[in-house]
Amino acid sequence: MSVYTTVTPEELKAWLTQYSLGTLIEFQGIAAGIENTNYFVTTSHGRYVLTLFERMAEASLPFYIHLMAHLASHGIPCPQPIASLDNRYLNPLKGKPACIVTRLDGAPDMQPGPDHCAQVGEMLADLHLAGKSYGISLANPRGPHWWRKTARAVMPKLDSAAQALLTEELRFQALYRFEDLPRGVIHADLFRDNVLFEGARLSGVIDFYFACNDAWLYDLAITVNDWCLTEDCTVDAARVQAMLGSYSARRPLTAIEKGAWPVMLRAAALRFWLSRLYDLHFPRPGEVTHAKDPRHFQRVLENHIRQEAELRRHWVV
Ligand SMILES: Nc1ncnc2c1ncn2[C@@H]1O[C@H](COP(=O)(O)OP(=O)(O)OP(=O)(O)O)[C@@H](O)[C@H]1O
Ligand SMILES: N[C@@H](CCO)C(=O)O
Repeated sequence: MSVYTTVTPEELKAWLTQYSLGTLIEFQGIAAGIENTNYFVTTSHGRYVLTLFERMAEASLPFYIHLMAHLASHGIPCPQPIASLDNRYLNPLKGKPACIVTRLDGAPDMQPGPDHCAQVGEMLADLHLAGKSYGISLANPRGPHWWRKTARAVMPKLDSAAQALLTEELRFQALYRFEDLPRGVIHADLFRDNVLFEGARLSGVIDFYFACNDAWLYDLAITVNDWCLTEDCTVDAARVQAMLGSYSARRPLTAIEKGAWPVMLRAAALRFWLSRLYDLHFPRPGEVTHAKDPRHFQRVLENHIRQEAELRRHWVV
């Protein structure tokens, strides 16, 4: 249960007087999520999500919140932050920075088919294109420097096969320069639990708290690595082709991007293998959710290395 900070009805009512959101009808803590305290809030004006930021760097919060406002204004189905009467998105609650955003309808679909993947690909390309006019930037805090630092921390915890794989993958990735690829704002965590569907129709994209500036192709690789995998952690041709096809219909990929695709899928698998290893071996005090299994992304990486030729063949678009 990820309600680290309890808010009483009186505290919330008092906080809401800073907004023109009507009167509080009900609110309820949200169990999912590990980073922040989230509440569903219903007022006489509508349905919202209240977030109290527990441990994220305060300096990066404006990047995420203004990004959601920017993308929502461009028609991306993401939460719209609500400004207070004095025109601020962040207002402290219980001593924590807090914001309130629109609540989106729908629920994640954890068994997506090619049609879901096609909608996600199109939305991701639209997100990348809309981000071009966003005026703020944030370097990726989970980039190659972080990979190396995290690898040093987790290395002693690994068996010799995993150590060899990690060492070799870091060496391999160091041969490539992400800076050569088209870049801009990326979501950076577009897993299935961060996209909502109403029936078969994509209705929302949430959780922008890993968003940053990086290679667009890297974002696509992160997304494919979650949406388009079979039970045995290999890439499913029908789903990946649906996603790549709809993405590149909106933003055609360059020859350099197509050439970099297998490297990028490996980089995306490495990033989440490392974060899951770190969360498993170095849990943060007070953390309340179970760490996700790092071996999943180890297998994804091993398969990508073995199947480079197949990964290239998915570019029929
Ligand atoms: N704007 C929204 N509309 C609808 N549901 C939302 C919205 N924001 C958050 N949620 C719900 O709250 C849950 C937790 O939100 P979120 O994933 O942003 O939290 P977090 O603490 O940042 O979690 P994470 O551990 O995934 O980084 C989501 O799984 C979703 O069910
Ligand atoms: N999507 C991440 C977790 C939090 O962002 C993972 O599955 O490891």
